Amino acid sequence: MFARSTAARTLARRAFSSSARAERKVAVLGAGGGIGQPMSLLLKTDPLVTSLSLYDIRGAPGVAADISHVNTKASCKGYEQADIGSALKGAEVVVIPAGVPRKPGMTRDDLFVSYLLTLSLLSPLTSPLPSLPRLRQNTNASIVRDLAKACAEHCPKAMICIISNPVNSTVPIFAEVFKKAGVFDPKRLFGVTTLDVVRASTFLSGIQGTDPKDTRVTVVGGHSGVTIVPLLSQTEIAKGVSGQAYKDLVKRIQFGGDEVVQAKAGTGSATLSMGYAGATFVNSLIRGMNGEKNVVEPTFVKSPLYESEGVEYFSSNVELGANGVEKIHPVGQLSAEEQELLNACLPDLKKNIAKGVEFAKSS
Ligand SMILES: NC(=O)C1=CN([C@@H]2O[C@H](COP(=O)(O)OP(=O)(O)OC[C@H]3O[C@@H](n4cnc5c(N)ncnc54)[C@H](O)[C@@H]3O)[C@@H](O)[C@H]2O)C=CC1
Ligand SMILES: O=C([O-])CC(=O)C(=O)O
Repeated sequence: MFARSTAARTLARRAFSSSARAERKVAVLGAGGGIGQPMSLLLKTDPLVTSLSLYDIRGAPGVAADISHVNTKASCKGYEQADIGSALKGAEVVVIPAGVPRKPGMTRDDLFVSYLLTLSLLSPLTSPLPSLPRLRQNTNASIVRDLAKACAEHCPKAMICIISNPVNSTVPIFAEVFKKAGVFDPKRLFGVTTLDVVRASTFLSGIQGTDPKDTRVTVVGGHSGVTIVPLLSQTEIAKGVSGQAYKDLVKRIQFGGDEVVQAKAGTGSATLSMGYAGATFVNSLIRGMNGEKNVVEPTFVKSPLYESEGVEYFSSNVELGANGVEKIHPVGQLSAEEQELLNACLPDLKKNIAKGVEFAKSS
Protein backbone atom coordinates (compact mmCIF):
# COMPACT_ATOMS: atom_id res chain seq x y z
CA MET A 1 0.00 0.00 0.00
CA PHE A 2 0.87 3.70 0.03
CA ALA A 3 2.12 3.35 -3.61
CA ARG A 4 3.48 6.65 -4.85
CA SER A 5 5.68 8.06 -7.61
CA THR A 6 9.47 8.23 -7.12
CA ALA A 7 9.30 12.00 -6.55
CA ALA A 8 6.56 11.58 -3.97
CA ARG A 9 8.51 8.81 -2.25
CA THR A 10 11.59 11.03 -2.03
CA LEU A 11 9.49 13.81 -0.56
CA ALA A 12 7.86 11.42 1.88
CA ARG A 13 11.29 10.14 2.99
CA ARG A 14 12.50 13.71 3.44
CA ALA A 15 9.34 14.63 5.33
CA PHE A 16 9.72 11.51 7.42
CA SER A 17 13.37 12.17 8.27
CA SER A 18 12.71 15.85 9.01
CA SER A 19 9.87 14.81 11.28
CA ALA A 20 11.45 11.62 12.55
CA ARG A 21 10.97 12.87 16.08
CA ALA A 22 7.36 13.96 15.46
CA GLU A 23 5.05 11.98 17.70
CA ARG A 24 1.97 11.01 15.74
CA LYS A 25 -0.53 9.42 18.05
CA VAL A 26 -3.52 8.05 16.15
CA ALA A 27 -6.68 7.02 18.02
CA VAL A 28 -9.23 4.71 16.40
CA LEU A 29 -12.75 4.85 17.90
CA GLY A 30 -14.62 1.67 16.96
CA ALA A 31 -11.36 -0.26 16.67
CA GLY A 32 -12.93 -3.63 17.48
CA GLY A 33 -15.25 -3.60 14.46
CA GLY A 34 -15.13 -4.85 10.89
CA ILE A 35 -13.34 -1.71 9.67
CA GLY A 36 -11.57 -0.90 12.91
CA GLN A 37 -9.53 -4.10 13.05
CA PRO A 38 -7.97 -4.21 9.55
CA MET A 39 -7.52 -0.43 9.51
CA SER A 40 -5.71 -0.52 12.86
CA LEU A 41 -3.47 -3.30 11.54
CA LEU A 42 -2.58 -1.21 8.48
CA LEU A 43 -1.96 1.85 10.66
CA LYS A 44 0.41 -0.26 12.78
CA THR A 45 2.45 -0.89 9.62
CA ASP A 46 2.56 2.82 8.66
CA PRO A 47 6.02 4.19 9.57
CA LEU A 48 4.52 7.66 10.11
CA VAL A 49 2.35 6.46 13.00
CA THR A 50 4.26 6.39 16.28
CA SER A 51 1.48 5.45 18.68
CA LEU A 52 -1.87 3.72 18.19
CA SER A 53 -4.69 4.05 20.66
CA LEU A 54 -7.50 1.56 20.03
CA TYR A 55 -10.87 2.27 21.64
CA ASP A 56 -14.20 0.46 21.42
CA ILE A 57 -17.13 -0.21 23.70
CA ARG A 58 -16.13 -3.86 23.38
CA GLY A 59 -13.05 -5.84 22.44
CA ALA A 60 -10.41 -3.16 21.89
CA PRO A 61 -7.84 -4.43 24.45
CA GLY A 62 -7.81 -7.84 22.72
CA VAL A 63 -7.41 -6.31 19.27
CA ALA A 64 -4.61 -4.09 20.59
CA ALA A 65 -2.80 -7.01 22.26
CA ASP A 66 -2.88 -8.91 18.97
CA ILE A 67 -1.78 -5.99 16.77
CA SER A 68 0.90 -4.91 19.24
CA HIS A 69 2.91 -8.06 18.39
CA VAL A 70 3.49 -6.79 14.83
CA ASN A 71 7.15 -5.77 14.74
CA THR A 72 6.79 -2.18 13.59
CA LYS A 73 7.68 1.01 15.43
CA ALA A 74 4.26 2.22 16.62
CA SER A 75 3.26 1.39 20.16
CA CYS A 76 -0.29 0.06 20.49
CA LYS A 77 -2.69 0.09 23.43
CA GLY A 78 -6.36 -0.81 23.78
CA TYR A 79 -8.99 0.97 25.87
CA GLU A 80 -12.47 0.06 27.03
CA GLN A 81 -15.52 2.23 27.49
CA ALA A 82 -14.62 3.91 30.77
CA ASP A 83 -11.18 4.84 29.42
CA ILE A 84 -12.08 7.07 26.51
CA GLY A 85 -10.25 10.01 28.10
CA SER A 86 -6.97 8.05 28.26
CA ALA A 87 -7.52 6.76 24.73
CA LEU A 88 -7.87 10.30 23.36
CA LYS A 89 -5.29 12.09 25.51
CA GLY A 90 -2.55 13.45 23.24
CA ALA A 91 -4.13 12.09 20.04
CA GLU A 92 -3.26 14.15 17.00
CA VAL A 93 -5.39 12.14 14.62
CA VAL A 94 -8.69 10.48 15.56
CA VAL A 95 -10.32 8.07 13.11
CA ILE A 96 -13.96 7.13 13.77
CA PRO A 97 -15.45 3.95 12.27
CA ALA A 98 -17.78 3.42 15.28
CA GLY A 99 -21.39 2.60 14.53
CA VAL A 100 -23.82 0.29 12.83
CA PRO A 101 -23.26 -0.91 9.24
CA ARG A 102 -25.97 -1.44 6.58
CA LYS A 103 -27.90 -4.59 5.74
CA PRO A 104 -29.45 -5.28 2.32
CA GLY A 105 -32.39 -2.99 1.61
CA MET A 106 -31.11 -0.12 3.76
CA THR A 107 -29.70 3.19 2.61
CA ARG A 108 -26.87 4.86 4.49
CA ASP A 109 -29.40 7.43 5.65
CA ASP A 110 -31.33 4.62 7.39
CA LEU A 111 -28.33 4.31 9.74
CA PHE A 112 -29.08 7.78 11.08
CA VAL A 113 -32.33 6.49 12.58
CA SER A 114 -31.73 3.39 14.64
CA TYR A 115 -31.88 0.01 12.99
CA LEU A 116 -32.70 -1.37 16.44
CA LEU A 117 -35.49 1.14 16.75
CA THR A 118 -37.00 -0.10 13.47
CA LEU A 119 -36.88 -3.67 14.76
CA SER A 120 -38.42 -2.64 18.04
CA LEU A 121 -41.39 -1.10 16.25
CA LEU A 122 -41.87 -4.32 14.33
CA SER A 123 -41.65 -6.45 17.49
CA PRO A 124 -43.36 -4.50 20.26
CA LEU A 125 -43.49 -7.58 22.50
CA THR A 126 -39.73 -8.08 22.59
CA SER A 127 -39.00 -4.35 22.61
CA PRO A 128 -41.69 -2.62 24.65
CA LEU A 129 -42.31 1.05 24.00
CA PRO A 130 -40.87 2.36 27.30
CA SER A 131 -37.44 1.15 26.18
CA LEU A 132 -37.55 3.15 22.91
CA PRO A 133 -35.64 6.15 24.22
CA ARG A 134 -32.81 3.81 25.25
CA LEU A 135 -32.81 2.12 21.83
CA ARG A 136 -32.72 5.51 20.19
CA GLN A 137 -29.29 5.99 21.77
CA ASN A 138 -27.95 3.37 19.38
CA THR A 139 -28.17 5.46 16.22
CA ASN A 140 -24.99 6.34 14.41
CA ALA A 141 -26.06 9.97 14.82
CA SER A 142 -25.96 9.73 18.61
CA ILE A 143 -22.82 7.56 18.62
CA VAL A 144 -20.96 10.23 16.62
CA ARG A 145 -22.46 13.04 18.73
CA ASP A 146 -21.25 11.39 21.95
CA LEU A 147 -17.80 10.63 20.55
CA ALA A 148 -17.59 14.26 19.40
CA LYS A 149 -18.30 15.40 22.96
CA ALA A 150 -15.46 13.19 24.21
CA CYS A 151 -13.07 14.55 21.54
CA ALA A 152 -14.08 18.13 22.36
CA GLU A 153 -13.15 17.46 25.97
CA HIS A 154 -9.97 15.38 25.57
CA CYS A 155 -8.35 16.28 22.21
CA PRO A 156 -10.02 19.41 20.78
CA LYS A 157 -7.08 20.14 18.45
CA ALA A 158 -6.85 16.67 16.89
CA MET A 159 -7.50 16.03 13.19
CA ILE A 160 -10.80 14.12 13.07
CA CYS A 161 -11.55 11.62 10.29
CA ILE A 162 -15.15 10.40 10.22
CA ILE A 163 -15.97 7.06 8.61
CA SER A 164 -19.28 6.32 10.40
CA ASN A 165 -22.27 6.57 8.06
CA PRO A 166 -24.15 8.48 6.90
CA VAL A 167 -21.00 10.59 6.41
CA ASN A 168 -23.07 13.36 4.75
CA SER A 169 -24.82 13.86 8.12
CA THR A 170 -22.31 12.61 10.72
CA VAL A 171 -19.67 15.20 9.72
CA PRO A 172 -22.12 18.11 10.30
CA ILE A 173 -23.18 16.49 13.62
CA PHE A 174 -19.55 16.37 14.75
CA ALA A 175 -19.03 20.00 13.68
CA GLU A 176 -22.09 21.23 15.59
CA VAL A 177 -20.94 19.52 18.81
CA PHE A 178 -17.52 21.15 18.44
CA LYS A 179 -19.18 24.53 17.75
CA LYS A 180 -21.27 24.19 20.92
CA ALA A 181 -18.08 23.41 22.87
CA GLY A 182 -16.35 26.42 21.26
CA VAL A 183 -13.53 24.32 19.76
CA PHE A 184 -14.58 23.92 16.10
CA ASP A 185 -11.78 24.34 13.57
CA PRO A 186 -13.15 23.52 10.08
CA LYS A 187 -9.63 22.77 8.84
CA ARG A 188 -9.41 19.75 11.17
CA LEU A 189 -12.59 17.86 10.38
CA PHE A 190 -12.72 15.36 7.49
CA GLY A 191 -15.36 12.98 6.19
CA VAL A 192 -13.48 10.01 4.74
CA THR A 193 -14.63 9.53 1.12
CA THR A 194 -11.41 7.80 0.03
CA LEU A 195 -13.20 4.50 -0.66
CA ASP A 196 -15.10 6.16 -3.52
CA VAL A 197 -11.78 7.19 -5.07
CA VAL A 198 -10.29 3.73 -4.48
CA ARG A 199 -13.30 2.08 -6.15
CA ALA A 200 -13.30 4.51 -9.09
CA SER A 201 -9.62 3.74 -9.69
CA THR A 202 -10.18 -0.04 -9.46
CA PHE A 203 -13.29 -0.13 -11.66
CA LEU A 204 -11.85 2.16 -14.36
CA SER A 205 -8.52 0.36 -14.52
CA GLY A 206 -10.46 -2.91 -14.78
CA ILE A 207 -12.15 -1.62 -17.94
CA GLN A 208 -9.08 0.01 -19.48
CA GLY A 209 -6.48 -2.58 -18.47
CA THR A 210 -4.33 -0.02 -16.66
CA ASP A 211 -2.49 -0.27 -13.33
CA PRO A 212 -4.86 1.08 -10.63
CA LYS A 213 -1.96 2.90 -9.00
CA ASP A 214 -1.66 5.13 -12.09
CA THR A 215 -5.43 5.48 -12.52
CA ARG A 216 -6.49 8.35 -10.32
CA VAL A 217 -10.09 9.55 -10.52
CA THR A 218 -11.38 12.61 -8.69
CA VAL A 219 -14.71 11.95 -6.98
CA VAL A 220 -16.61 14.93 -5.52
CA GLY A 221 -19.88 15.58 -3.65
CA GLY A 222 -20.82 13.39 -0.72
CA HIS A 223 -20.71 9.73 0.26
CA SER A 224 -23.99 8.04 -0.69
CA GLY A 225 -25.66 7.07 -3.97
CA VAL A 226 -26.28 10.03 -6.24
CA THR A 227 -24.30 12.39 -4.02
CA ILE A 228 -21.15 10.56 -5.20
CA VAL A 229 -20.00 12.34 -8.37
CA PRO A 230 -17.04 10.84 -10.26
CA LEU A 231 -15.28 13.26 -12.61
CA LEU A 232 -14.12 10.80 -15.27
CA SER A 233 -13.74 13.53 -17.92
CA GLN A 234 -10.74 14.81 -15.95
CA THR A 235 -8.92 11.49 -16.28
CA GLU A 236 -7.07 10.80 -19.52
CA ILE A 237 -7.42 7.03 -18.92
CA ALA A 238 -11.23 7.32 -18.99
CA LYS A 239 -11.22 8.74 -22.53
CA GLY A 240 -13.13 6.34 -24.76
CA VAL A 241 -15.43 5.09 -22.01
CA SER A 242 -18.75 6.39 -23.31
CA GLY A 243 -22.42 5.56 -23.84
CA GLN A 244 -23.76 2.66 -21.77
CA ALA A 245 -20.26 1.72 -20.55
CA TYR A 246 -19.87 5.24 -19.08
CA LYS A 247 -23.32 5.10 -17.42
CA ASP A 248 -22.59 1.65 -15.96
CA LEU A 249 -19.22 2.80 -14.63
CA VAL A 250 -20.71 5.88 -12.96
CA LYS A 251 -23.48 3.77 -11.41
CA ARG A 252 -20.97 1.20 -10.15
CA ILE A 253 -18.87 3.91 -8.49
CA GLN A 254 -21.96 5.53 -6.94
CA PHE A 255 -23.40 2.23 -5.69
CA GLY A 256 -20.21 0.25 -5.03
CA GLY A 257 -21.14 0.08 -1.35
CA ASP A 258 -24.42 -1.67 -2.22
CA GLU A 259 -22.49 -4.26 -4.24
CA VAL A 260 -20.60 -5.26 -1.07
CA VAL A 261 -23.69 -5.07 1.17
CA GLN A 262 -25.52 -7.46 -1.20
CA ALA A 263 -22.56 -9.84 -1.44
CA LYS A 264 -22.18 -9.95 2.36
CA ALA A 265 -25.88 -10.88 2.54
CA GLY A 266 -26.76 -9.32 5.87
CA THR A 267 -23.42 -9.65 7.64
CA GLY A 268 -22.30 -6.07 7.07
CA SER A 269 -20.86 -3.67 4.53
CA ALA A 270 -17.38 -2.93 3.17
CA THR A 271 -14.79 -3.41 5.91
CA LEU A 272 -11.50 -4.55 4.36
CA SER A 273 -11.46 -2.12 1.42
CA MET A 274 -12.58 0.60 3.86
CA GLY A 275 -9.79 -0.35 6.24
CA TYR A 276 -7.36 0.14 3.36
CA ALA A 277 -9.00 3.42 2.30
CA GLY A 278 -9.03 4.76 5.87
CA ALA A 279 -5.37 3.91 6.46
CA THR A 280 -4.47 5.48 3.09
CA PHE A 281 -6.26 8.71 4.03
CA VAL A 282 -4.56 8.86 7.44
CA ASN A 283 -1.16 8.32 5.78
CA SER A 284 -1.83 11.27 3.44
CA LEU A 285 -3.05 13.41 6.33
CA ILE A 286 0.08 12.75 8.40
CA ARG A 287 2.36 13.36 5.40
CA GLY A 288 0.68 16.77 5.06
CA MET A 289 0.99 17.40 8.82
CA ASN A 290 4.68 16.45 8.60
CA GLY A 291 5.34 19.15 6.01
CA GLU A 292 5.19 17.24 2.75
CA LYS A 293 3.87 19.49 -0.01
CA ASN A 294 1.18 18.77 -2.63
CA VAL A 295 -0.55 16.00 -0.72
CA VAL A 296 -4.04 16.05 -2.22
CA GLU A 297 -6.99 13.79 -1.35
CA PRO A 298 -10.71 14.21 -1.99
CA THR A 299 -12.41 14.54 1.40
CA PHE A 300 -15.74 15.84 2.74
CA VAL A 301 -15.03 19.12 4.53
CA LYS A 302 -16.64 22.44 5.35
CA SER A 303 -16.32 24.01 1.93
CA PRO A 304 -17.13 27.30 0.26
CA LEU A 305 -17.67 25.66 -3.16
CA TYR A 306 -21.49 25.31 -3.03
CA GLU A 307 -22.19 27.28 0.15
CA SER A 308 -24.19 29.83 -1.83
CA GLU A 309 -26.54 26.95 -2.75
CA GLY A 310 -26.94 25.99 0.90
CA VAL A 311 -24.44 23.10 0.78
CA GLU A 312 -22.06 23.74 3.67
CA TYR A 313 -19.97 20.55 3.38
CA PHE A 314 -18.66 19.11 0.14
CA SER A 315 -16.00 16.65 -0.91
CA SER A 316 -13.48 17.82 -3.50
CA ASN A 317 -9.72 17.58 -3.87
CA VAL A 318 -8.18 19.05 -0.73
CA GLU A 319 -4.52 19.86 -0.18
CA LEU A 320 -3.48 18.63 3.26
CA GLY A 321 -0.95 20.49 5.39
CA ALA A 322 0.42 21.10 8.87
CA ASN A 323 -2.94 22.43 10.09
CA GLY A 324 -5.18 20.10 8.14
CA VAL A 325 -7.03 21.65 5.20
CA GLU A 326 -4.49 23.76 3.35
CA LYS A 327 -6.44 24.47 0.18
CA ILE A 328 -9.81 23.36 -1.20
CA HIS A 329 -9.60 22.82 -4.93
CA PRO A 330 -12.59 23.75 -7.12
CA VAL A 331 -14.24 20.90 -9.01
CA GLY A 332 -12.74 22.13 -12.31
CA GLN A 333 -14.14 21.67 -15.80
CA LEU A 334 -17.18 19.38 -15.93
CA SER A 335 -18.68 17.51 -18.90
CA ALA A 336 -22.42 17.91 -19.56
CA GLU A 337 -23.04 14.49 -17.93
CA GLU A 338 -21.05 15.46 -14.84
CA GLN A 339 -22.96 18.74 -14.54
CA GLU A 340 -26.16 16.66 -14.51
CA LEU A 341 -24.71 14.37 -11.83
CA LEU A 342 -23.76 17.40 -9.75
CA ASN A 343 -27.24 18.89 -10.19
CA ALA A 344 -28.70 15.65 -8.83
CA CYS A 345 -26.19 15.52 -5.95
CA LEU A 346 -26.63 18.98 -4.44
CA PRO A 347 -30.29 18.84 -3.26
CA ASP A 348 -29.77 15.43 -1.58
CA LEU A 349 -26.55 16.55 0.02
CA LYS A 350 -28.21 19.70 1.31
CA LYS A 351 -30.96 17.62 2.96
CA ASN A 352 -28.47 15.16 4.52
CA ILE A 353 -26.40 18.03 5.95
CA ALA A 354 -29.46 19.84 7.31
CA LYS A 355 -30.60 16.61 8.99
CA GLY A 356 -27.26 16.29 10.80
CA VAL A 357 -27.22 19.94 11.89
CA GLU A 358 -30.83 19.75 13.09
CA PHE A 359 -30.14 16.56 15.10
CA ALA A 360 -27.08 18.03 16.81
CA LYS A 361 -28.82 21.31 17.59
CA SER A 362 -31.86 19.61 19.09
CA SER A 363 -30.10 16.97 21.16
N1 LIG B 1 -17.07 6.24 4.99
C1 LIG B 1 -17.08 5.11 4.30
O1 LIG B 1 -16.64 5.08 3.15
C2 LIG B 1 -17.59 3.86 4.92
C3 LIG B 1 -18.27 3.88 6.11
N2 LIG B 1 -18.72 2.74 6.70
C4 LIG B 1 -19.43 2.87 7.98
O2 LIG B 1 -18.52 2.58 9.06
C5 LIG B 1 -19.29 2.19 10.21
C6 LIG B 1 -18.67 0.94 10.86
O3 LIG B 1 -18.78 -0.15 10.00
P1 LIG B 1 -18.23 -1.61 10.44
O4 LIG B 1 -16.86 -1.49 11.01
O5 LIG B 1 -18.48 -2.51 9.31
O6 LIG B 1 -19.25 -1.95 11.63
P2 LIG B 1 -19.03 -2.98 12.85
O7 LIG B 1 -20.36 -3.18 13.47
O8 LIG B 1 -18.27 -4.17 12.38
O9 LIG B 1 -18.07 -2.18 13.84
C7 LIG B 1 -18.49 -1.03 14.49
C8 LIG B 1 -17.79 -0.96 15.81
O10 LIG B 1 -18.18 0.25 16.46
C9 LIG B 1 -18.25 -0.05 17.84
N3 LIG B 1 -19.04 0.98 18.53
C10 LIG B 1 -20.38 1.14 18.57
N4 LIG B 1 -20.68 2.20 19.33
C11 LIG B 1 -19.52 2.71 19.77
C12 LIG B 1 -19.18 3.80 20.59
N5 LIG B 1 -20.11 4.60 21.13
N6 LIG B 1 -17.88 4.04 20.81
C13 LIG B 1 -16.91 3.26 20.28
N7 LIG B 1 -17.18 2.21 19.50
C14 LIG B 1 -18.46 1.94 19.25
C15 LIG B 1 -18.86 -1.44 17.91
O11 LIG B 1 -18.63 -2.04 19.18
C16 LIG B 1 -18.13 -2.12 16.77
O12 LIG B 1 -16.95 -2.76 17.20
C17 LIG B 1 -20.73 1.98 9.70
O13 LIG B 1 -21.50 3.10 10.03
C18 LIG B 1 -20.56 1.89 8.20
O14 LIG B 1 -21.71 2.25 7.50
C19 LIG B 1 -18.51 1.53 6.12
C20 LIG B 1 -17.80 1.44 4.93
C21 LIG B 1 -17.33 2.59 4.23
O1 LIG C 1 -22.25 0.98 1.67
C1 LIG C 1 -22.13 1.10 2.90
O2 LIG C 1 -23.08 1.07 3.70
C2 LIG C 1 -20.76 1.29 3.45
C3 LIG C 1 -20.11 2.36 2.67
O3 LIG C 1 -20.25 3.53 2.96
C4 LIG C 1 -19.39 1.98 1.46
O4 LIG C 1 -19.07 0.79 1.25
O5 LIG C 1 -19.11 2.88 0.66
